[in-house]
Amino acid sequence: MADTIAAATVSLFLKPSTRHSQLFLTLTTSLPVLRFNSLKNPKFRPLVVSSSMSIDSAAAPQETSSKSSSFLDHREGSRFLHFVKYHGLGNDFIVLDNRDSSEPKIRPEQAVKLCDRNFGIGADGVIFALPGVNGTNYTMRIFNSDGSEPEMCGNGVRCFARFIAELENFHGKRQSFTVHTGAGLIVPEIQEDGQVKVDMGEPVLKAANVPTKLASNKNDAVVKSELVVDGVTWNVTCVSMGNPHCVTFGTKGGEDLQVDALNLAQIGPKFEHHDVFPARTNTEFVQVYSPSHLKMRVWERGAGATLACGTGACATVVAAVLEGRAGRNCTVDLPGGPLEIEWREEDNHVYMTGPAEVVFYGSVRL
Ligand SMILES: N[C@@H](CCC[C@H](N)C(=O)O)C(=O)O
Repeated sequence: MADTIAAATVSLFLKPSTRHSQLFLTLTTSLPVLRFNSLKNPKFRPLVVSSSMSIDSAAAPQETSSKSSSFLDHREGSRFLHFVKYHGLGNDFIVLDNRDSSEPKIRPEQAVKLCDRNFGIGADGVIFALPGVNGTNYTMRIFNSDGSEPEMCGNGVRCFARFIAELENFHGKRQSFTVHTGAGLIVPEIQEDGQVKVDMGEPVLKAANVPTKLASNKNDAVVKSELVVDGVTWNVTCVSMGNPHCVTFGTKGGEDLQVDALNLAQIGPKFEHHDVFPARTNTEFVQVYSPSHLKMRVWERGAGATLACGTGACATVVAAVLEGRAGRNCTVDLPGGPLEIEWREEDNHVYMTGPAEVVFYGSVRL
């Protein structure tokens, strides 16, 4: 497989809700204007009704010389990677059907290129739906947009669940299955309204397992501890939801955080790469509206500022409970929209409920 992304010839962009409408897609630069029709069964085989031009030669595979072969034939060649782009509250992913192999179809450096918002498809990460292990139905793996591999992704697992439901024809049915992840067993359940409720398992609070080098101060946990970042002392609580999170409600002795005023791009990387986080960290900056309503902005490890972070929202509620700022059931507002989070006392599991939507179906030549 060549290392470069030769052509991001995204083919057809239909949400299920617009399945029966006609769409017109204009691709800029040298790519043609294509007219597409409805897609009854949008399983990665887009239907091209008419194409006013042929695809430019640089983007087309070798076998395009035959006049009778169509754009679609080229797309179905083995060198094309079919994907579905999903988002969970604007946290967006290229999702790949990898059920035929336990090795990801693409390498981390290819994921970096596909995630590029100017030269690729554009996404916060690439998600692979692989065969299950240890009795689970499926395995989910993910590469961040920088090519690193996190253990877990909350918005991603909701997208994963909708993707599996589409692949396996679960449409309209309430459906739950088991997913093996780097964070252990995760159980998403598709609700009748299309939202996905996920049993995210137990939060990990033991400092060494988050991991953080900050000293524990409440049992084994790091709660409202001081952390100096760029000369400013912040109060932080460290939580792992399989992946590491540093949650802050503000600086020591400072006013309550006004999260909209933060320069995330400036401060975020300083938390992410701080010495006390040997595996780097995701960081959540949180404002408390009420004990059941929080507002959060996130700087993600390996992806930067994103519109939402599911594991981050879970970690935020756990931290808010540990710091005595909120109850166990909260709405967490993120830039991309709200998530409902419950840290259930009975089983110590965190439950996350939120949407996951198809953005478009496409193919790309690797
Ligand atoms: N956006 C995700 C988290 C993705 C992984 C994260 N960047 C990490 O490296 O841990 C979510 O919704 O949880």
